[in-house]
Amino acid sequence: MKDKFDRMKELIHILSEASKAYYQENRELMSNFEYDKLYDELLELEKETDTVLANSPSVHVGYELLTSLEKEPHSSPMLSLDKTKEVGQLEEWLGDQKGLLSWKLDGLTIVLTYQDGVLLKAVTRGNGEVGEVVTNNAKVFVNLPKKLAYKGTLVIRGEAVIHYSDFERMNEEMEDLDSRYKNPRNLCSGSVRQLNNEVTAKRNVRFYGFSVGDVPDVDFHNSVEEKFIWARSLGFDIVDYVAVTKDTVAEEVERFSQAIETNDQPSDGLVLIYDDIAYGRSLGTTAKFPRDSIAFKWADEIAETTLKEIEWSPSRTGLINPVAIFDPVELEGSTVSRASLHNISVMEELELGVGDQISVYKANMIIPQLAENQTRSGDAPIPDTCPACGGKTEIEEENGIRTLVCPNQFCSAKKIKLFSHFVSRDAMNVDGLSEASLHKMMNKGLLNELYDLFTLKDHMEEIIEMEGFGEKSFHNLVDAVERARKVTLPKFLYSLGIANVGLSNAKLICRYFEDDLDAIRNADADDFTVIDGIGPVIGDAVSGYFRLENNRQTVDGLLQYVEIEKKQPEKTEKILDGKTFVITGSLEHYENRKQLQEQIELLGGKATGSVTKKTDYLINNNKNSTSSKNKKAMELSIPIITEEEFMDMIK
Ligand SMILES: NC(=O)c1ccc[n+]([C@@H]2O[C@H](COP(=O)([O-])OP(=O)(O)OC[C@H]3O[C@@H](n4cnc5c(N)ncnc54)[C@H](O)[C@@H]3O)[C@@H](O)[C@H]2O)c1
Ligand SMILES: [Zn+2]
Repeated sequence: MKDKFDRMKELIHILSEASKAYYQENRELMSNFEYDKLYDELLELEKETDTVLANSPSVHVGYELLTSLEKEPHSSPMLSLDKTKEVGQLEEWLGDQKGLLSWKLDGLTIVLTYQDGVLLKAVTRGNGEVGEVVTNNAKVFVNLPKKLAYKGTLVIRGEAVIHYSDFERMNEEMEDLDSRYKNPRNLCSGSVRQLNNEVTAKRNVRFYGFSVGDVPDVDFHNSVEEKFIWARSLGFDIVDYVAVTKDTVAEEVERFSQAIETNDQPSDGLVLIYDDIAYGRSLGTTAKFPRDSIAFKWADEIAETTLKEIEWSPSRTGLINPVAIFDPVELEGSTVSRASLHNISVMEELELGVGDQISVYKANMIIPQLAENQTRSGDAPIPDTCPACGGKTEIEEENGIRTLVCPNQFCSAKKIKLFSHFVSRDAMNVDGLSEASLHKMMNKGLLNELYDLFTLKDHMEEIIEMEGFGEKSFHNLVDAVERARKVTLPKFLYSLGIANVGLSNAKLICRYFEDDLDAIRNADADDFTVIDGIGPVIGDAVSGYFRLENNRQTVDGLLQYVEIEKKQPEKTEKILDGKTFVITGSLEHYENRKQLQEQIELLGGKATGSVTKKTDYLINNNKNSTSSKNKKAMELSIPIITEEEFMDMIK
């Protein structure tokens, strides 16, 4: 018994340290997989000993409240959810009840209270009993109704999330690399749980309701679904759900699993709730869980394998990240042989060594990750020279996280990455130049300066000799380069690869300077900071870039070949008049759905949220996805088009 208690205490300590880092500091000391495993071990011990020790996470939810935000107790506790990984259990749990199956969104849980049709307050889940007041921040969530037709008191619980597409864009533009967020949940939490709502406003936070409180003057006929429909009619976005019975739940779970890849909303499983409100309530709650709903977690398919090596992967920014390379294994239907280890700290935490027996899984069925290291030999060396340029590496430490960097300004990895950034789609957009081809061309001395790209056409002999290149691909490449010579100024500025200057920032800068490149080149750092959305770090980066003679020469060299397109007067011909579009899945050319929607509206069309008979086109880059929208479109014979097809349509 004593040993068991010791272990329980130890587990409680480890788990609460992990929770503190996870919820308070947006850091992960361990993978969710490891966390859940230790948690299950604790539950098992609590069962065996019939004892629950103080501070056990099995009876507490959430996090301690350490922020300086105002606190407020919840009128009824905000609970966690019981979990299963087996569809069979969902069927059993449903019995003869009707259920609603939805995404389990992975963001920050919030309770909103509306009164007299306006938002009165917004409070986070916090530790379940007491939450943080974030009303001002919630007011700038992008999709919350500003005024409700319903004037009574309405309490609605839901999840605040940041979509993947927004997350990726914002992370890319994050001023310094260390402040980048690991996932949309971290970014969302950081964006909402802080004092300045100007920050929140820039982060495109969305709210999806999943629980609508009772209101005295509306009869919902005892149905959760009716509440959802009513809340939607008031202007709220409700989490995507589908009605199920025990006979259909398995196929719907399968359908959700197929849709994960194209779902822009971050999720970490599904939630099933009884539609029958009175029945659900009659079941009551445990200390930690309500009994009217249950979470479904994707059973992580785990595979055992052997670590073959740790590859150190340099980047344009100088960071050199460790990647685990292992004997190939099958996971969730594809072969996996590598997983990012993110930084030195993660690698050290796992005590990795070549030849170790490791287990790997796909986090939320998407991203390969190391779950465990059984051997823990811990002898994987950290290279003291850069794998690309051979220069000496340095270890940097910030917030307890150690990263490896190559400080060499002329590192060849930086050069390859610089070229590959230069030719990438949002920059000069030259098709057909992989990093491998760039590497070969660099080795042949064909590419030294960015503008050498435009002289490749004079090197036909050398290029068609290269492995993987023939005459045809050479001509394709020359055509692609030729096409790329016409470019807008923001894309050109972005293509230079100036630290922290993403495409959106480049656009802001160009708009402010009215597309005058000379003015941008000669501006001081301070001249940039007056631009809304541009901070001193970017100001320094841009002015610093143009101060260097080397860079000035590069730009002059480029301008011999590149023709900066003057902005076309906006095309306002209403060529999409009367056409209705639905947009789904992640976007590649438009920064987010809103931008694509604006384009559609500018041309006289309309973008709506769901596919109906009135829809003319569904825009989805993944035509073969089995998402509900795709299925619906197919049923109604509505054409599904990609972004590129859409762009052709409006050319
Ligand atoms: N890696 C780490 O160090 C670490 C540390 C702590 C916790 N964790 C992770 O967090 C998990 C526990 O987290 P938790 O208790 O915050 O949440 P949970 O996983 O138990 O989820 C329950 C919550 O999901 C939310 N939710 C989202 N969509 C919903 C929907 N459609 N319907 C109803 N509710 C919905 C609700 O707020 C609910 O409270 C652990 O299993 C672990 O994976 C990891
Ligand atoms: Zn280097």
